[in-house]
Amino acid sequence: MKGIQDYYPDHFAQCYGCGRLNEHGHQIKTNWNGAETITKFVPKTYHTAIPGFVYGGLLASLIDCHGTGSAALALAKAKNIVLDKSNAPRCVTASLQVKYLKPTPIGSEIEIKGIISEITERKVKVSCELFADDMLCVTGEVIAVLVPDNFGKPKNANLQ
Ligand SMILES: CCCCCCCCCCCC(=O)SCCNC(=O)CCNC(=O)[C@H](O)C(C)(C)COP(=O)(O)OP(=O)(O)OC[C@H]1O[C@@H](n2cnc3c(N)ncnc32)[C@H](O)[C@@H]1OP(=O)(O)O
Repeated sequence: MKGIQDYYPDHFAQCYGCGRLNEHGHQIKTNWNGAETITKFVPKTYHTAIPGFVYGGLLASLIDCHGTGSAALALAKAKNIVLDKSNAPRCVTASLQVKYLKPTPIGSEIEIKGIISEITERKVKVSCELFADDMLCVTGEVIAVLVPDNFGKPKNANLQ
């Protein structure tokens, strides 16, 4: 299934967490699910923290990219952008806060919900809840900021 990440232009599609062009990355897909957003991911055994449980850094990474993806979806909706080809708003993480409530069991599908708690012209706050085996294991808050198309490109890129 496609997600907002499939509408990022190629030079924003290399992200380790969500870039569709990063063959080594997680390639998560973020979509609307009613008024909330959703993504799903199945950790591999090499994502282990201690046997039977998922490494927390991976969970933070999934929340990070689900947060920025949710922010892009919310900004597209607010600005009446019909997603088509490479026209998704591009957001980067300004802040990421994660709380590990319970160890996250490995071996089943993880589901992350996103709730848009604040949205302005450039900034979106997303509250995330991560479930495994229907158990709330991790919560997170992402502050994502809209960036221009040339974000991260060298200033003299056009001269080369
Ligand atoms: C890498 C390419 C990937 C591109 C690929 C995209 C795919 C997804 C990316 C995945 C997620 C990542 O890993 S992204 C990589 C990790 N993140 C980064 O490297 C970002 C580094 N930081 C920056 O470049 C900058 O600090 C920005 C763009 C985030 C913000 O700078 P700015 O553009 O000058 O904006 P600024 O005016 O300061 O802030 C805008 C609004 O956000 C608020 N704000 C800013 N920082 C914070 C903060 N830490 N905590 C709370 N709030 C904050 C401000 O108060 C303001 O709110 P108000 O006054 O308007 O209310």
